[in-house]
Amino acid sequence: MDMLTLSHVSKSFGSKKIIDDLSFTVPEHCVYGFIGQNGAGKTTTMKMILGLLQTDSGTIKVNGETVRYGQNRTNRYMGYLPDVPEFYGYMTPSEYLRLCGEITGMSSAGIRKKSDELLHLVGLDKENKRIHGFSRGMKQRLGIAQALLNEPKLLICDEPTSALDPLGRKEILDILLSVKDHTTVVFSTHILSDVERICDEIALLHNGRTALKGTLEEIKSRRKGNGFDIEFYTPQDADAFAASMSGSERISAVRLFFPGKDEKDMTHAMKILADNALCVQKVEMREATLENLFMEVIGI
Ligand SMILES: Nc1ncnc2c1ncn2[C@@H]1O[C@H](COP(=O)(O)OP(=O)(O)OP(=O)(O)O)[C@@H](O)[C@H]1O
Repeated sequence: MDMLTLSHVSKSFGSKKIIDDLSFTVPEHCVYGFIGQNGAGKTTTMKMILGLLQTDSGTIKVNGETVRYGQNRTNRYMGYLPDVPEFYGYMTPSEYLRLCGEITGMSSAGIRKKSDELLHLVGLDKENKRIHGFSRGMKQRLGIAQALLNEPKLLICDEPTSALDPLGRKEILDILLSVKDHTTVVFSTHILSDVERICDEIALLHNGRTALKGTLEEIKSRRKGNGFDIEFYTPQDADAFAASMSGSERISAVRLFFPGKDEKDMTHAMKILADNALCVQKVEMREATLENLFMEVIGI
C-alpha cells in the first residue's frame, strides 16, 4: 500500500513557481529520501503534505485520505520533525513529552509507557537535565521522540541531519532506520551519503519536479555505462593500450579511463589486451554514484 501520494502538485509564491506538477509515491514501510538543493522547495512540499500550506493545484493523499489545507484530519497519521525543532528549554525530556501527550489527549499511563519507550529508542532515557543544555543532536533526537509519540504511520523529517556532525548524523539515521517496520519515513536532505546509507527510494527535486525517482539501484542502473578504468603494471603497457584503443583519458602513469564506454566496449578491450599480451592489474566499470547523478541533473 502507498502511504503518501502527490499527484500533479503545483505551488507558486507570487509569480515564482516553486513546485511544478510534482508527482511521487511513497510505499508503506519505506525510508524515502527527498533530495534537493537549498531552495529547491523541500520544506514547501512538506508543509503542503502536512496541510499547513495550500497547494495551487494537484492532490496529496496520506494513507489513502486527501489532505485538505487548514484541516487536521490527515495529521493523525503523521508525525513531523521540523528543520529547527523548538522546545521549552526549562523542561526535562520526559516533562516535555508528557506535555505533548497531554495536549494530544493521551492517557497518563499511555504517555508514561510511550515516552519511556521512545526516550530509550533515541538514547535519552537516562537524561534528566533540562533541554536548554542539550546539544543539537540531542534536540533532534528528542524531536524524533516527540514526532513518534502518537504512533504515526508516516514520519516527516525536514533535514534532520543537516546541522549535525558525523556521529550525530549516524545516531539520527540509525533511529530512522529502526522505526521503519512501524512507520514510513520521509526525510528531506541535501546530504547524499545519508541517502545512500538508509533510503529505500528517493526523489530528487529540481526545478519544482522530480528529476530522478525510484530505488537507488534502479536509478543507478538506468545511468550505467559511465565508462571503465583499466590499470596496468607498467606505463609502457598503458601507452601501448592507449595507442590501440581510442578515447582514453590518462588518470595516472599506469591507469586509463574510457569515458562513456559500456560493457560491449569492455569486451573489445579484453580482446586487444589478449592479442597484445598486455598484463592488467584491474579492469572496472565505473558505477554511477548518487553524487555524480545529482551533479549531472542539476547541470554542474
Ligand atoms: N512563504 C513564502 N513566501 C515567499 N517565498 C517563499 C515562502 N516560503 C518559501 N519561499 C521560497 O520558496 C523557495 C523554496 O523554499 P523551501 O524552503 O521550500 O526550500 P528548501 O528546499 O526547503 O530549501 P533549504 O534546503 O534551504 O531548506 C525559496 O526560494 C524560498 O525563498
